[in-house]
Amino acid sequence: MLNDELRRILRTMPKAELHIHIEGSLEPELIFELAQRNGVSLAYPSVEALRRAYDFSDLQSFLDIYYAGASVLLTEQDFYDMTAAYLRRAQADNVRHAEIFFDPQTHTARGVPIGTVIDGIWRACQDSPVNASLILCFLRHLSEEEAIATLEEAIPYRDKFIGVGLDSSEVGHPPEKFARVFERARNLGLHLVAHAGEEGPPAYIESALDVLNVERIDHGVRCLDDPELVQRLAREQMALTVCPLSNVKLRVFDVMGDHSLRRLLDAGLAATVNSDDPAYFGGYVNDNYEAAFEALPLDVSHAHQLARNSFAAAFLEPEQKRAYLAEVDNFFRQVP
Ligand SMILES: Nc1ncnc2[nH]cnc12
Ligand SMILES: [Zn+2]
Repeated sequence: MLNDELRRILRTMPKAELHIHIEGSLEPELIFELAQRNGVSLAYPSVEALRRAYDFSDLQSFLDIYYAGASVLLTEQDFYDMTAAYLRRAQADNVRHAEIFFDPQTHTARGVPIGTVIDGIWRACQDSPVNASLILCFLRHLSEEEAIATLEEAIPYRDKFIGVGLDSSEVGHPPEKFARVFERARNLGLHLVAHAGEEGPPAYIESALDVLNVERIDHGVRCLDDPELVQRLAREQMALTVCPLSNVKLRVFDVMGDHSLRRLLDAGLAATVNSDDPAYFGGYVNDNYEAAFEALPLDVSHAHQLARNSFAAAFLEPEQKRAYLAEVDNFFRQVP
């Protein structure tokens, strides 16, 4: 339950964001600006009309409009501007470290070279005071062969991203479909994550762990349907990158009061709070914390735990991680 003091704590505590699709940070105003800059026509007459279309019934209804929005991105400067805008918002929310997903196949399919995508996003990260790393995601509605080709195309830019992920339409595209490309990424020394258990069943979480060897589960909220899996996730301290506003907007939960975040924490799971696609789901990471704490029985001890979890689950060097965790603990020592 959120009072003014807890709201201030949530806003100002240092935090990491580990589940943000950079294309999902593209605000309608920037979509229109880039469409005009690039001579791309849009299916909506105005910013307001586009925003009104952000009324989703499930993941697929969102993805259709999200891919349409990304169609305005053509030049390296476009990718730079989008990323710089996200990082400014993240900084305002006291995000100290961000691990940013990008979907190269959404752009290469339109003839945009993968180097244009990676260089634009990466350059904006270099120019930001927020510490930021990139995770290349494969679109799971496409084939594994296409994912492999994308990874090979990205190899010249290997030093500009730290890992690979798996996103897009989940049901019907189980992790097993991508076993070989994840094995290849592992051999390249890349970190591995995957969306699992957002709309898909707990079995997808298990196969993301056992077949893909992922180090974090993106979403994972449906794990609660399987008590044995919950015990395993707790035992292994497998991080879940939970996105509360996304889950309500995409009707994984009817209302925020039904969200499982408190139950995940009570079960000892390493849950974190993230924004997913902030331009589409009604808010950036602090809005996610505030909405969850408003609707659920969460207090300052949960805020401390979630801030710790965000850095503990990050792909940081041990020394850097210890420094961020010390910063979090120091922040909470000063809380009355
Ligand atoms: N929440 C989400 N689930 C799957 N794919 C996505 N791509 C962008 N946001 C996503
Ligand atoms: Zn996501």
